[in-house]
Amino acid sequence: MNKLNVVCGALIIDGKVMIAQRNYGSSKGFFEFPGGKVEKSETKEEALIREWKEECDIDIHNVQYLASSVDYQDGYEIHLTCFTCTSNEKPTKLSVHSEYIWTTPDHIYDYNFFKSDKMLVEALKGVWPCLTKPMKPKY
Ligand SMILES: Nc1nc2c([nH]c(=O)n2[C@H]2C[C@H](O)[C@@H](COP(=O)(O)OP(=O)(O)OP(=O)(O)O)O2)c(=O)[nH]1
Repeated sequence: MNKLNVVCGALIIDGKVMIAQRNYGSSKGFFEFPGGKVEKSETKEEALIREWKEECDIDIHNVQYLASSVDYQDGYEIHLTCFTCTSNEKPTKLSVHSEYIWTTPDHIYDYNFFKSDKMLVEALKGVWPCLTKPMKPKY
């Protein structure tokens, strides 16, 4: 079976994570973490930064590995790696998505989100308090 390396990014700003609804292809209407296929010449992090620029027209920063999963779709073995990231800007233009929503990990499956991402969403729930709560000084 053909293997595909795909990356996706959970962008976190102001205590919310962004999910986006696809506006094309066989998964049209599904919500996802934006991303796409890794090209031969690039690292996964480089691919993620490129995809966010192409699809959402923003520069992402603080790209940190979150979790990975394997799924089988349309005859492909999809190796999906998810990263958390931040940005100084929020997307305003839509190209391959019809909508962006800001939510929390507990509410991602209130939307028609990729079932294949369940483990990734669980991993995000696990680190969510560290990512969104300000650290208190010990003294
Ligand atoms: N971006 C993204 N893709 C996901 C997620 N979950 C999941 O199963 N996938 C699958 C759907 C697709 O089969 C594959 C991503 O392929 P894609 O078509 O978005 O890749 P791409 O942006 O490079 O697309 P293209 O240039 O070939 O049109 O990964 C997710 O959360 N985000």
